[in-house]
Amino acid sequence: MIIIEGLVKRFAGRTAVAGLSLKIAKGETFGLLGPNGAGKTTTIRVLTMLTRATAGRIQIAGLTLPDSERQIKAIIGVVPQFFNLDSDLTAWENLELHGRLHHLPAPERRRRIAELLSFVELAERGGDRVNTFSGGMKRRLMIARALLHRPQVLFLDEPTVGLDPQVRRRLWDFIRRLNGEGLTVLLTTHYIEEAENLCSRVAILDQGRLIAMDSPAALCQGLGRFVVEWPDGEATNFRFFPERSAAAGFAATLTVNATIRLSGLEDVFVELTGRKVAE
Ligand SMILES: Nc1ncnc2c1ncn2[C@@H]1O[C@H](COP(=O)(O)OP(=O)(O)OP(=O)(O)O)[C@@H](O)[C@H]1O
Repeated sequence: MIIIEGLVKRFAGRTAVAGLSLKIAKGETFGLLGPNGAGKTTTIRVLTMLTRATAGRIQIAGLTLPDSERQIKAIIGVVPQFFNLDSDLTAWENLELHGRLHHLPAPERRRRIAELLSFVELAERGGDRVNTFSGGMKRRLMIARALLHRPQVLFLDEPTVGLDPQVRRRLWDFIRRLNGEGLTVLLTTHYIEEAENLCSRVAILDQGRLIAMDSPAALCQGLGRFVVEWPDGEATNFRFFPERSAAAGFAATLTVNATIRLSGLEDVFVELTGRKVAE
């Protein structure tokens, strides 16, 4: 559904994306994961035509950028990182505006708005101004807006940034439901838990480069599913093991208290870069 080959994006001497290649299949929920400045937002901005690539080839649903910009715009939905709703308008009016921009005929527009407000559990708030909404409600409305014209691909840039954990989980449920209906989803996140919960595959980016790509489980498996952690002065030492019994055997040989836990994407990132995905 999405093919990226050799994508490069430079800003006045700074390389934000340094030759990224990846393929995303129809129906996948794919995550771009990495710390601040890794190039995630820039990649999404190029794919959603908010900025032009310096080099590289991009195809979405068989259409090529930049030749088929208009056709691609018609089949993608975009939820940007920052709120860009019209706060003085009601939820319904915001969706109405978007429906008109996409030339949805009035009866279908109305039907679709009602359907989507109900999908994101805002049916009762359709007539309220957006400036009375919480962060989570605004984000849900932005998702509804992105879906109005029935896109084939949904781009979500940091969909839950700044939201509290409970609201985040609720949004994850929505995203999972969409994916269950066959939508292809590309999201960026620097929340490891988000990637582990939602994504069939992730690409880990660091300084504009792809440093690993696979399913979260396979990436963790590659390291060893179990981690033994033990204190070492100021620092924490750790070692990976494929089996719990081997991890327990090793922990028993240590003279200090050790913990055994499952490995996660954070461990993959630390192993590959020597750094953490800072929050
Ligand atoms: N418009 C711009 N002009 C100049 N430099 C930019 C611009 N946009 C991004 N960059 C730079 O490109 C690099 C990648 O930024 P990008 O926003 O894509 O990272 P990110 O992984 O999405 O991080 P974040 O989670 O902080 O948005 C950074 O070094 C950033 O400073």
